[in-house]
Amino acid sequence: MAQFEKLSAPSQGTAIRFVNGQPVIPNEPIIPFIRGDGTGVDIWPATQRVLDAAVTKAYQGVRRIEWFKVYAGDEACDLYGTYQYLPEDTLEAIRTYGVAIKGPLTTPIGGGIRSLNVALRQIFDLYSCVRPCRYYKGTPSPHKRPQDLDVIVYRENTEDIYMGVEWEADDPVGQTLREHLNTVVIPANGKLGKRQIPEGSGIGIKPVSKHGSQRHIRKAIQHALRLKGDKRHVTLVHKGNIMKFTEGAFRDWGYELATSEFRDVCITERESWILGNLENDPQLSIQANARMIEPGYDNLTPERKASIDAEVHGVLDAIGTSHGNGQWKAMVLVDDRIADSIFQQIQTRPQEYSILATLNLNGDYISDAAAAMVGGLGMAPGANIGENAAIFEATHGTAPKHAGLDRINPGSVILSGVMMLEFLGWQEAADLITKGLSAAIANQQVTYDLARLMDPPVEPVSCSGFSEAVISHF
Ligand SMILES: NC(=O)C1=CN([C@@H]2O[C@H](COP(=O)(O)OP(=O)(O)OC[C@H]3O[C@@H](n4cnc5c(N)ncnc54)[C@H](OP(=O)(O)O)[C@@H]3O)[C@@H](O)[C@H]2O)C=CC1
Ligand SMILES: O=C(O)CCC(=O)C(=O)O
Ligand SMILES: [Mg+2]
Repeated sequence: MAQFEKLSAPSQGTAIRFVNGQPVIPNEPIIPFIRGDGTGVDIWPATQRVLDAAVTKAYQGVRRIEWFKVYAGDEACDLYGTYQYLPEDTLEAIRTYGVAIKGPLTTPIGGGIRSLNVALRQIFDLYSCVRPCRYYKGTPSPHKRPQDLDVIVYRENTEDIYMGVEWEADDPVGQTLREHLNTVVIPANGKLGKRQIPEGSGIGIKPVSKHGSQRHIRKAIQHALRLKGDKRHVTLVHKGNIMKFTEGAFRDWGYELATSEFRDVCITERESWILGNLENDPQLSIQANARMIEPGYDNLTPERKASIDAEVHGVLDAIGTSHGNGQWKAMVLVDDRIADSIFQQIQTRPQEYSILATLNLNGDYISDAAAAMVGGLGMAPGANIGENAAIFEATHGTAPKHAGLDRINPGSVILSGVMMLEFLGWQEAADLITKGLSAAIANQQVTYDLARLMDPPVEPVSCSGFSEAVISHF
């Protein structure tokens, strides 16, 4: 039986294989691409032109991408029939070729199909969504010092409320579930008092697993280990004060991982305070150190004081020799911040942050917010990475009002292509594009979104014009 129902794979090129989570890259990899809905019609051709030009210039024909057009969203329904938004051919192509790139896909609000973007992440278990937000000189920004922001949002990509386990308010199964919760589960808890889920409530489930959290945070720490200086820093972002057993557990599992599997190369924020205090004053007593790391120490109960003292003692015992005397300063710092607070912290103290490891929903919000600080959604690339596949895509959506007008900024998908080239190890081609894109922006050859923010505003270039400008600066 033929492998594909309606597609023909390129006759040349080879599949990328994954061995122990690492891609093995041939010189002519076959890479499936999804054009995308809405502005995908503008962005994708502009991106493909830039990627091909960079690879040709960098490798003079020795390396080449064999593109394989596959279908999802509206385009798929046109070819495969009504409601065939994500055909098996597309899944089979990504399964076979391992690395893919895509434009945005539409998701209706409320009813209708569930997100195809999220479905792809779940089907291929692409558990980490990596979204770097950095500043390109000359980009207009609402922020006074956008150059201070250089963060990578590491968003857990398969769990949380994005699993889609939810029921409409009038769904009979949802109503039965609500009744069961109200009459059996909530009363059995003991701590929930007379709380009841109101009639007419929709219900959504937020699963967050230890395995899912730790495999994702592991990737974030491994990434931090590849960075230098202050950027060796992972912040666990959570709303654990409110959602204790999901968001709070994410934080706890993150610290557990950092202080077990990565013990030799990680230091937590509290540990760094304890060791730093002692380095500043080698005569410091355990209790004086405890007082310095715990605000309000003197007002604590004796039991609580004893537990903070024990924490200081434990840290000095366990890692005083291996991490003390300033050795911890070269290690990956792991701290945590409550999600609402991190939204203001990345604006007020952006230089203090590097990798933000988040759950799915928080990462979705933070990646758009951080992108806004460095020029907006036109400058926001991303990658969805798992053990056996990777799909590269921008942070933004289909921006339907701009579709087909050749005006939207293709920067985010172009930069997602840069991430893909880096993933392939094709750094020379990636660097050419970064150089070309930086020069185009510095030269004020920008699309409408950036042009209107410049002071004074400049005449915008088109979407295709921007890609030509990028190539002209290689
Ligand atoms: N991964 C994916 O495929 C994603 C898909 N979506 C889907 O996309 C659809 C539209 O979502 P919506 O909420 O409008 O969000 P979008 O991200 O599509 O667009 C919102 C606004 O952001 C700006 N913007 C987006 N992309 C760019 C770009 N490339 N260059 C410059 N500006 C840009 C535009 O602002 P302005 O008009 O002010 O210039 C645009 O109107 C929905 O169906 C949603 O579910 C959403 C996010 C991700
Ligand atoms: O899939 C969608 O429609 C939205 C997804 C999204 O906002 C994101 O991945 O950032
Ligand atoms: Mg989003």
